[in-house]
Amino acid sequence: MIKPQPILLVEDDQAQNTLISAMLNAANYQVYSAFSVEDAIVTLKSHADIELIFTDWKLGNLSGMDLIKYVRAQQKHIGIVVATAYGSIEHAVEAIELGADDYLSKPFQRQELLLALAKANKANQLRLANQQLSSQISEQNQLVDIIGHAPCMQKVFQRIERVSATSATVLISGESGTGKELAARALHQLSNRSKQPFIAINCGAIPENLAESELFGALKGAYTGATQDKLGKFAAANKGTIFLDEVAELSLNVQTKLLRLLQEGVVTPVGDTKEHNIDVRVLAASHKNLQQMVRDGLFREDLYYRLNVVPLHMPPLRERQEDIPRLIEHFLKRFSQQYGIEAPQLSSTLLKHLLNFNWPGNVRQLSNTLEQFVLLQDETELKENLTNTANSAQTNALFTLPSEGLNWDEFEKDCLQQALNREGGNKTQAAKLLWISYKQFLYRLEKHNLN
Ligand SMILES: Nc1ncnc2c1ncn2[C@@H]1O[C@H](COP(=O)(O)OP(=O)(O)OP(=O)(O)O)[C@@H](O)[C@H]1O
Repeated sequence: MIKPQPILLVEDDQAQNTLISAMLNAANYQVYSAFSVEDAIVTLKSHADIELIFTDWKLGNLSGMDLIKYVRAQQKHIGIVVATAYGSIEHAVEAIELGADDYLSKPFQRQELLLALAKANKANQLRLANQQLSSQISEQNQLVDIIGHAPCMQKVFQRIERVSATSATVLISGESGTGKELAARALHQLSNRSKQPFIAINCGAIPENLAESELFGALKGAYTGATQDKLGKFAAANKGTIFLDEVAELSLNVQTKLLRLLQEGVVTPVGDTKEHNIDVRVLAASHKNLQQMVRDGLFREDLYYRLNVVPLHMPPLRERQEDIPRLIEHFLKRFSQQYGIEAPQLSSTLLKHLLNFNWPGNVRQLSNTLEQFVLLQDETELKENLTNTANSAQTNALFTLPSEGLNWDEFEKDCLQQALNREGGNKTQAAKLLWISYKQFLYRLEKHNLN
C-alpha cells in the first residue's frame, strides 16, 4: 500500500471540514485539519512533511490570501488549491496571482477536488526541480573562488571537480592572470588534503643557486651561509599540496630532483646522503609552451609527462567575455567591502568599454582596474588608462620597420651578437633571450660566422 500523502485542510466550517477530510482519507491522503489561518501556520510549522494544502478562501478575520502569502514567502515547496465561493471569480484570480496552483468553485465534486490536488502536486514537483536546477546553475557560476559561467569555464570546473579527489599531478597552463593559482587552490580545497598545507612557489623568483635547497631542504653547512638545517618547501608541504608556478624556470638539475620526487616520493636535502619520504601532491603551472621547451632541450621530457598527467587550461578573458559582467560585480563588491567605500555605479558606456576591451592581462588586469575605480571613482581616468594600454599593446605588438627599410642579415647578426654579449657568451641563455631554440641559435651563429 502506498504511504498516504500528508495534506493540510483549512476549512472553518466544522461539517465541511469533516466531509472533505473523509473524501481525502478515502483517496489515501493523511489529513491535518485546521480551522483558521493561524491554526494552519502552526500546523505547517510542526509538520515539515506537508507538501499540499487545500484551503477555503473565507476564514474568519483572515483569508486564504494570507495563507498563500505566508507559504510563498517561506519559499516552501507546497502545492496550494483554494476553494472559493460560488461566482466569486475575482478571488480565484487573486489566489492564482498570489501563487495558488489551482482553485475550485464551491460546490465541487469529489473528482474535481482530486484532480485539482493532483495538478497542484505536479506544479509542486516542477517548482522543486526548477529550484534544484537553478541552485546547480548558481553553483556553476563559481567554483570555490573561481568565477566563470562561460562554456570553457564549465569545462575547467568539471575537470577540477573530477580530479580534485585524486592525488593526480595537474599541469595548469594559461596566460598570466587567467587564474592558474586560483585553480590550484581550488584543487587543493576540494581534495581530502584541504586541512593540510598548501604551499605556492614561484619558481621564477628563486635564484638558481638557491632553488635546490629552497625546494628540497639543506643540512647545516651544506653551502656557505647554511648555519642551520633548512626545511625544504616539499617537506613543509608534506601531506598537503605544493603548487610550482612558473615551473619552466627550474634548472635541469632541479628538474631531475623533482622527477625523482614524483616517481619515488623521496627527496634528498642538499648535503644529506639519506632519502626522505614525502607525500605531497604536485600541481604545476607555466605560461610558457613546455612542449616547445622539451623540443628545445630546455625541459626534461620525462618530467613534462609526469607533470602533465592531467592538463588544465585556463582560458584567456577575451575568450569568455560573457563572464566579464559577473567578474565586474564580484570585484566591485570585494573592493568596496575591503576599503569600506560604497561601490560606484558603472555607466553603460563604461560597461561597454570594459566589455569590448581585450584584457591582455586577463582577470588580474580587470581586478586591478576595478580596484582603482573603486578607490578613485573616476570614470574618465579609467577609460583613458584602458585606451593607453590598448595603444601601447598595439605599439609593442608591432615592430616598426624604419622608413628606409633595413638590412635583414646585418640585423639578425646584430641581435645574435647582442644576445651573446648580454649573456656573457652563454649560448643556452642567449637563445632563450631571442626566443629561439638552442639548435636554431647554433645554426644562425654558424651562418653568420659568429662561432
Ligand atoms: N575566474 C576568476 N574569478 C575570480 N577571480 C579571478 C579569476 N581568475 C583570476 N582571478 C583573480 O585574478 C588574480 C590573478 O589570478 P592568479 O594569480 O590565479 O593568476 P595566474 O594565472 O596564476 O597568474 P600568473 O601566471 O601571473 O601567476 C587574482 O587576484 C585572482 O584572485
